[in-house]
Amino acid sequence: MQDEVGRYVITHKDRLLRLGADLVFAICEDKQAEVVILNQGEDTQRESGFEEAGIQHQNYLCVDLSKFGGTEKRMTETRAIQPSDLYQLRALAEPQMSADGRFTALVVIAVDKEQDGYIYELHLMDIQSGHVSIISSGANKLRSPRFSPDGGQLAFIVSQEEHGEHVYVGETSSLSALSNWTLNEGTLAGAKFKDLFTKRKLAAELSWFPDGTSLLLAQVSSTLPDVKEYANVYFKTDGTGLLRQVETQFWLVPLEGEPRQFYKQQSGIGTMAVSPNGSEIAFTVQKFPGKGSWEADIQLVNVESGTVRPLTDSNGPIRAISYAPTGNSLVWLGHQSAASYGTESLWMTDLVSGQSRALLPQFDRPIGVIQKGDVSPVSGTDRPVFSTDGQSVYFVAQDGGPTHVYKVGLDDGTPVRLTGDAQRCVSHFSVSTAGDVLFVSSTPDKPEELYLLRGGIEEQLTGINQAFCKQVRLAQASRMVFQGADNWPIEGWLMLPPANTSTANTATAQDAPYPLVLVVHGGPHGAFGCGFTLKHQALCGSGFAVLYVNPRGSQAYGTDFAAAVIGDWGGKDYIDIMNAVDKVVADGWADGARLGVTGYSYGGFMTTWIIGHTDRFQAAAPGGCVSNLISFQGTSDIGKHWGPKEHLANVYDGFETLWARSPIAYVKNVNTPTLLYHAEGDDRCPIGQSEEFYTALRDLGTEAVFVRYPGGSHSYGTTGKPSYRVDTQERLNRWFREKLGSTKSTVSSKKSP
Ligand SMILES: CC(=O)N[C@@H](C)C(=O)N[C@@H](C)C(=O)O
Repeated sequence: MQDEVGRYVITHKDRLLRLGADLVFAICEDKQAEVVILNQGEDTQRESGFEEAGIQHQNYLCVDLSKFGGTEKRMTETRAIQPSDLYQLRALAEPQMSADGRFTALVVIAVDKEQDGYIYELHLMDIQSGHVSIISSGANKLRSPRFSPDGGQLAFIVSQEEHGEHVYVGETSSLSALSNWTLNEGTLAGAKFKDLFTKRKLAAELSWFPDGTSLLLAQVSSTLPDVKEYANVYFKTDGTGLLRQVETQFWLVPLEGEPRQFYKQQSGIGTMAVSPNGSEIAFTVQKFPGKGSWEADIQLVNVESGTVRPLTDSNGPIRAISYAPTGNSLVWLGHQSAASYGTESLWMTDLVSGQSRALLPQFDRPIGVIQKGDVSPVSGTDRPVFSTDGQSVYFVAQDGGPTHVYKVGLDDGTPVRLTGDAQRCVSHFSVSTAGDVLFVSSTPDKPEELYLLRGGIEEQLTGINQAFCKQVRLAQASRMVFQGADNWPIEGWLMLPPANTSTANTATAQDAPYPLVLVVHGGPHGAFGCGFTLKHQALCGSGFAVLYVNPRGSQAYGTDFAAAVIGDWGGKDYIDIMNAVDKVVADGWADGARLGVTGYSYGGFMTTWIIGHTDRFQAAAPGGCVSNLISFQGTSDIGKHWGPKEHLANVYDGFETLWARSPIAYVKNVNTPTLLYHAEGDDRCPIGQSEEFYTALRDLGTEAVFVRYPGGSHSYGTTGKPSYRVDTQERLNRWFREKLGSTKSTVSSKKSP
């Protein structure tokens, strides 16, 4: 065993016992290889479990230990990572722990290349033994696995396109004893589940009532006539399209007996939660539906009578609500700022007075998952969780690059970071009643895995992406802090192509200076962080150094830093970014004659802005760009309420200001070959933004290519068809290779990045 195997799948534990299980387990532990036992019990037909696991589940390397010595060896040679590795990577989501801390449930998402979609698996792991049952798998989207309060049952939602959405419930112990992996499309393990409740469409999540005998579900119905009439300024949302008539019905669904609808309303909801005594539920609603603003409020509805009580009078967004164990208050994520750069924080609302207070008034960092890398097609899990004694709250926050789990006492306001000090991104978390923290985390050079923090000790529970990582060379990110405009300290990261050797994941200094691709994030109030980002890795895999920076405007550095780009898009943010380029060129890592730039959304704005203001880049690739702030205002779903706040100008009052800040105003200056890409269904930065820029470039005789992806939304790059995601990155790699080349150039002196 020379670190060549990431996971052993043992078909029959009893056979292994005969062969010296302790020795094998000790070796596996020493080599950090994971052990999965398929059949815990009797020595049945060897072939059954092995074949199902080995042949059908390509994620795991299966070793038949009964042959002892017949281990398959994985090749030790590594290869460059490439865009199509999206098909190999797995995303992990919604980890949940049973109340007794014995089991974890986890959604594992893989790409289905043939169907050009995603496969969702529900994994149930016995933490002590490491036994994993894959209890559901298929092309149907699976979400919201939730253990009953006593841990005895596991419920979840499966979305089966034409058959609507199903809620299944099964007994945890019998599910965990499953040894057969049922991986046929859409199958559930045996007849172990009850198909409890079905509706065409359900809200995002389910909740258990505290006595464990019933579930809370929200049914969502919507209608969209052929001919639409709107009398509000707000009429579409990116991702869901044109505004519809929506009705929400709340259902109490008992495990035995008839479901009961106890409340309905003529609008959608955000998140919901059941009170600790089960008598009431809290949910969030948009405050001004039709205005397109983000203010939300909390309402409470009595489960018995269906009477509703408004709780808050909020000035900002509210989401991810959680009841205190006493039932006297709720915590939630959101903010109370009218600004377009409002950063979500942690709030608590008293259920009697309706008064809200910030729990972290001094911790000026975004609470929640704002950046999680680019592999997973689903959002992070960041609902705050009360400790069992009700005295503190667990949450995730991004502070600079890293995102960690923290805990704060209700009255001390000082967060304590729980998940170490690594440059990592926690993308999903949950907390057990005993205070164990279960979380999904990735780093720039390690994709998502599941971890458990128990008694202050952190343990990696899965190795789902481990075998993949051993095949490829992964680039490491070197953090740098440099001077931006006004001498502000700005944070960024440089990744260098890993050396072409079978063992090292390190870059070789003698190959510098490298052709460089600068990547600009969206927002502008987004942020780069420490999550695994295939885009960056794939560019490095193609031989480029990759530079990514959090210029002013980014979140995670405080409100003033985020606010500093207001009314100044293309101003000091541009200087911050260009200073980073100057630094890596001056330090000898990047070849100043072979520079490329790409970015998405506001990153696309910055890309088109940069090439209108300098000829230093030999190639550009703006994606989903904003190129004209004037047309953006009336055509983007957020153009009317968000645009004027960002630019301090309106089309009817500040036309010149908007024009002066629009990349299209400088298109005559552009000499850089430009590849534009855009999803046709983008309602955030409509495709007209690329069309305008492309048409002007072609008109002016500048080299330009325009790639259009059918349908989709602004987030097609993470949630869209996998083939479009891979195609985008392959085109970017080809474009930059063609324009920047990938051969070595003359060496200059180097400082450490
Ligand atoms: C607020 C917003 O959606 N702004 C867009 C212009 C943008 O840049 N979006 C970012 C978050 C993205 O990456 O999609």
